[in-house]
Amino acid sequence: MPSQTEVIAALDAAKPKWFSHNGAEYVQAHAGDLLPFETDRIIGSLDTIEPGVFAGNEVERLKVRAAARRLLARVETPYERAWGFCFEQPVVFAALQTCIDLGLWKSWTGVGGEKSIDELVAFTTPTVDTNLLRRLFRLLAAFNVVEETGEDRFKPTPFSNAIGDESTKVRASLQAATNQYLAAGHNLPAYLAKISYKEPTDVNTNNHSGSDPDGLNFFGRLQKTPACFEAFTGHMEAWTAWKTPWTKVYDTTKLLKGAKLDNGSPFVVDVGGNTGIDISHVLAKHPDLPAGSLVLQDLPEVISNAQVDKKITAMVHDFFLPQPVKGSRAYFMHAVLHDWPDDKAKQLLVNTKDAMVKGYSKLFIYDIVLPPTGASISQATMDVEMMSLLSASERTQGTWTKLLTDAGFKIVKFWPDPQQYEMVIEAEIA
Ligand SMILES: C[S@@+](CC[C@H](N)C(=O)[O-])C[C@H]1O[C@@H](n2cnc3c(N)ncnc32)[C@H](O)[C@@H]1O
Repeated sequence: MPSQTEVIAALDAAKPKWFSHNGAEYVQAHAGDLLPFETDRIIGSLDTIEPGVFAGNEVERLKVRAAARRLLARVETPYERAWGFCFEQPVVFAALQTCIDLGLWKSWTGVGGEKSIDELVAFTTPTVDTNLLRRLFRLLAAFNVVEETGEDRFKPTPFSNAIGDESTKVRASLQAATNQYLAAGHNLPAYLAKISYKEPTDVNTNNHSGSDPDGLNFFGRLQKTPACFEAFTGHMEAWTAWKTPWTKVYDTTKLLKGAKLDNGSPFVVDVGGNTGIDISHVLAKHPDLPAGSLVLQDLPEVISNAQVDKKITAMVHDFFLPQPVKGSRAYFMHAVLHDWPDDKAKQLLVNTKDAMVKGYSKLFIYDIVLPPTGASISQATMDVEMMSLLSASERTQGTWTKLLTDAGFKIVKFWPDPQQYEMVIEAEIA
C-alpha cells in the first residue's frame, strides 16, 4: 500500500498539458508520457485509498482530499468541468433531495443492507413510481452515493447511511441548501449586477432577501419558518463538529491561572454558541469547573433546543444588546462575526468589550483568517456564501486587525487550527 506522501506525489504528478485546436481543448499526448500500464498503476494506487488508512488523522486526510480535487481539476477538460457545474450538480442534488422528501434515506438507514429497487420503493411515502426511482438511483450510483451491486440492486454507502441518520445532520445540511442556499446562489449574479458590482454590505435588503419569496433576510427567514431554522441549526452543528475543537487550538488550561471561579463567577461565555458544542468542549476539558462558570448564549429558538450539561447555563441573549454577563475570564465567538459586515460586527464587539474587565478578561474569536494566497476550497466557499446569504465576509489577518482595533481591542496572537481552516484569535482590551 502506498504511503500518504506517495499518494499525494502521485496525484500531483499526473499533470497533463493542454492545447487548443479548432476551439477544442486536448490533452498533450506525447508518446511515452503516460503509458497504459502506468495508467493502470495510478488507478490501482488511487483505488487502494480508503478512509481507514488515515487512522483518524484529519490533517492527513484533508491533504489527500485537496490533492484529489487538484487532480480532477487538471485531468478534466474545460468542457467536462463546465458539464459538472451546469448538468451534474443540479440533478444529483435534485435526486438527493427527492429521496429525502420521500423519506427513503431514513427508512433505509433504519434497517440497512442491500435492497432491490422494489424494496426501496416500499420505503417511500408517498409511493414513488418504480421506474422514476430506478432513474434517480442510476444517477446516484454513478456518483457513488449508493453502490449498484447488480441489476436493480443497491447497497448503501457511508454517505447514504449518514443522510438517513438524523444524528449526523447531513440531511439537515442538504435541506438547508434547498431551503435557502441554492436560491441565493442562483440570484447572486443578477443581484451583483443590480448593485453595480459593489461589495454587498446591507444586512436587510440584500441578495438573500432578493431570492426569498417574502423578501426576508437570512435570519428573518429562519425566524419565520421553523423547518428552515431546524435545517440551518443542524447544518451548523454538523459544520462545527467537523472542525477542530477550539480547546485543541488554544490551550484553555492557561485561562485557569488567575481565574476567579468562586460564587458562580463566569469563566467562559460562548456568545452565539448555537446548541452548545463549543462550550461543551470546555467542560469536557475541565470537568471540575463549578456550575455556573460556563455560559451558552443564543437566540430564544436556539436555546430552547439546546441540550447541554446541567453545569452549563443556557441563556437567551441578543448579542446586539448589552452583554449581561459581566467580567468573565473569556468571551468566545465561533463563526459569529463572519455572519456580519463590519459595522454590525463592531457593534457586537463593543457590546462584549463593555462587559469585560481590562487586564483580566480575554476575547477569543474562532473564525476563518483568509491567507494572502492559496485559500482552500472550504475557506473561499464560505467567504462567498457569506456574501450571498448575509452581505458578510470572511476576513484576512489585516481586516481582522482593523476590525478589532476599531472596536478597542488589541490582538495577542492568531492560533492556527491544525486543519488550516480557522484560527483562534486571542485579543484583549487595548
Ligand atoms: C454561524 S452560527 C455559529 C454558531 C456557533 N457559534 C458554532 O460555531 O457552531 C451563528 C449563530 O449566531 C446566532 N445568532 C444570530 N443572530 C443572533 C443574535 N442577534 N443574538 C444572538 N445570537 C445570534 C445564530 O442563532 C447562530 O447560532
